[in-house]
Amino acid sequence: MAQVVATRSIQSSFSSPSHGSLQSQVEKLKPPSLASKVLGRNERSNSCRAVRVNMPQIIARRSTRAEPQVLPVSPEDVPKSEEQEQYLQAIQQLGDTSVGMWSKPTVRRKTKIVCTIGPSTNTREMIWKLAEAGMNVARMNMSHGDHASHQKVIDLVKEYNAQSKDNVIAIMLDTKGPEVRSGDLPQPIMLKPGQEFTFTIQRGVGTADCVSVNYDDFVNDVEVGDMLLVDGGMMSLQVKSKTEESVKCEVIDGGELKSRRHLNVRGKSATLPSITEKDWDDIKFGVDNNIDFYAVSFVKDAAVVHELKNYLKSCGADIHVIVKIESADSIPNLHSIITASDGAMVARGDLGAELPIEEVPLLQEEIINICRSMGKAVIVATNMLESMIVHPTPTRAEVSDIAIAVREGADAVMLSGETAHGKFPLKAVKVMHTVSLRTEATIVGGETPTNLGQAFKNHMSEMFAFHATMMSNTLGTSIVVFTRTGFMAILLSHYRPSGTIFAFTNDKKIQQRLASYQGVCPIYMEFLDCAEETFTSALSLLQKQGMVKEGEQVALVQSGRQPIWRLQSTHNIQVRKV
Ligand SMILES: Nc1ncnc2c1ncn2[C@@H]1O[C@H](COP(=O)(O)OP(=O)(O)O)[C@@H](O)[C@H]1O
Ligand SMILES: C=C(OP(=O)(O)O)C(=O)O
Repeated sequence: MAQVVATRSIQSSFSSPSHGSLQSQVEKLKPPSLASKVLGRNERSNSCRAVRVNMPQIIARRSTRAEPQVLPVSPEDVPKSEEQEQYLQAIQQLGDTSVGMWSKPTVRRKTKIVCTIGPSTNTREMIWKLAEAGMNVARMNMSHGDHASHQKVIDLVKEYNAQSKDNVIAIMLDTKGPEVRSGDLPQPIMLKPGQEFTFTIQRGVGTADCVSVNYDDFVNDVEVGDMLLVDGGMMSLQVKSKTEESVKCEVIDGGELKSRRHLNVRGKSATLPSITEKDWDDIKFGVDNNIDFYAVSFVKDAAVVHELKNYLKSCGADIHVIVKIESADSIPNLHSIITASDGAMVARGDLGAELPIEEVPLLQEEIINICRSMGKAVIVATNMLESMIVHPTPTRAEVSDIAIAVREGADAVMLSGETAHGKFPLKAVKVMHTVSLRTEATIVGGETPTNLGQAFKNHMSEMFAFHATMMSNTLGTSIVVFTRTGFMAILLSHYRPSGTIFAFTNDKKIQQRLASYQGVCPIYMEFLDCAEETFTSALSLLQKQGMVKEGEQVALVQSGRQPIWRLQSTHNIQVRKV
C-alpha cells in the first residue's frame, strides 16, 4: 500500500457525452511533464477507469506533523514544498473539466471563497496573493481589530480591484453581535475535569478559579444544570449554583482557558439585541466605506433585518445583508429571517455550541435548501480547514466537508482562522479552490434546471433565466448576460447552469457584489446605446481575454426587471457564435 496513495474513480466526471471518451479526457488533463510525475506508467497505458496517484513523499511528510504552534506567516506560506505544490496542481488538472473556456482556473471554479483577513493576511502583498490564489470575498470580523486596521484592508482590496483587469473581490463586514466572552487573563488557566470554576459579572477578575464575563445579564440568563461551552465546545462546564454576581460551575471537559473566549449556553441564546451599539457604529463604518455585504451575527428574527435594511435605505446605502444563522432562537424563524435578507451564512461555530452538535449538518443542508428555493445566497462557514491553521495539509474529513458544501449547492465556502491568523493562508485557499473545482466536475449538469419554487413565480425574467439555462445546458455553452442591478445574473446563478455566467455590468459596485455568487464571472463594461453593438463588443472582450474561443457558441440573454435597451427589445435569448 505504501506507493499507492489514492485510487479514485473519475468516471462520474466524464459521464457527459460532451466530454468525449474517457481515455481522451484523461490524456487531455495530463500536461506531459506533469503526467510523468503524477500518473503511474501502467495506468497511463491502460484504457483505465481509474487514475492512480503515486506520491510516496507526501505520505512521509504527513506522518511527521509539526508541533501545533502558530509561527509567523511569510508571504509564501513557508516552508515551501515542491512536491505538495505538484500534488495540488495534479489534482487541479483532474478537476479541470467544467464547461467554459476560461484560461484562469480560479475563474472556472463556480463555488466562491470567502477569506477572513487578519494578522496573517492584512498586508498588500498577502491580499494580492490571496486574490490570485482564488479569494472572491474579503471578510472583516469586527470582533477583532479596530476601524483603522479594517480601513487599511478595505483600501487594499479596493486598490487591488482598481488595478485588476479580470478579477474583483467583494468586501464583507461581519458584525460582532451580542457575543458573550470571558475576560482577560494574565496567563492561560488549565481547567481540569471535576474542579470548581466561577464566572462573575464583576469587571477585571482573572484568577486561577474565577474570571469575568462581558455581559451583565449572564447570571439571569443561566440556570442551575445548564451546560456552558467555552470556545465553541473545546471546554464545557455545568452550572452548580449562582449568586447575584456569579455563576459557580463544575468543569466537565477541561482544557486551556485563554483571554476573551466565546461562551455559549447549550440550547439558549443570550437575551441581548442582535445589533448592539458597537455594531451600529461598525455598520456606519461599512456605509462610509461603501462595502458590499454585512454578515449580521446572532440574528434571531426578521425584525432586526428589516431594521437594518430601513437604516440602509435611509442613508441611501446599497449594501446586501447576509444573516448569520448561529443562534438557537433563529431556528423557528428561519423562513422569515431568510425571506427578509439577501442571503444566509451557516455559522457552524456558534450554531454547534447553542444547539447539539449533531444538528449542525442537518441544519446546514436545510438552510442551503431554503436559500436555494428562495433564490438567496448561502455561505457555509467555520472549521472548514481548521487543521491548516497549523498544518500545511488538510485532514480528509475537512476535504470531505468542503465537497459536501459544494454538492449541497452553497454559493460560497468560508475560511476563518485559516486565513486570519493561520500559518498557511495561501495553501488553505488553494486547497479550497482545488477541492471545489474537483467536486464541481463530478456534478452532472442537469439539462432541466431545478425549480426555484415560488420565489420568482410569474416573473418574465424567471422564465428567461430558466430557458437560458436549459439552452446553455443542452448546447454545453456559457451564458452571457447584461445587468445594471445584478438581478438577472443572480437569478441565473440560482438555476445553477453548467456553464459560466459571464455577467456584464456597467456598475463597478454590482461587479464587486456579483463576485460572491455561484458560477458568476462579473465583468465591468460601459454599455453602448445600441444593444447589438454592446453584445458584439462583449463577445470580442471575452474572446480577447481567452474566456471564449473563436467559433464557440454562447447563450446570450437579455432580460430583467427593467430591460436595458427598452426601445430595441425587452426580453430575448439568442445563441451566438463567437
Ligand atoms: N482583524 C483581526 N485581528 C486579529 N485577529 C483576528 C482578526 N480577525 C480574525 N482574527 C483571528 O482569527 C480567529 C478566527 O477568526 P473568526 O472565526 O472570524 O473569529 P472568532 O471565532 O473569534 O469570532 C479569531 O479568533 C482571531 O484570533
Ligand atoms: C462564523 C461564525 O461566527 P464568528 O466567526 O463571528 O464567531 C461562527 O460562529 O461559525
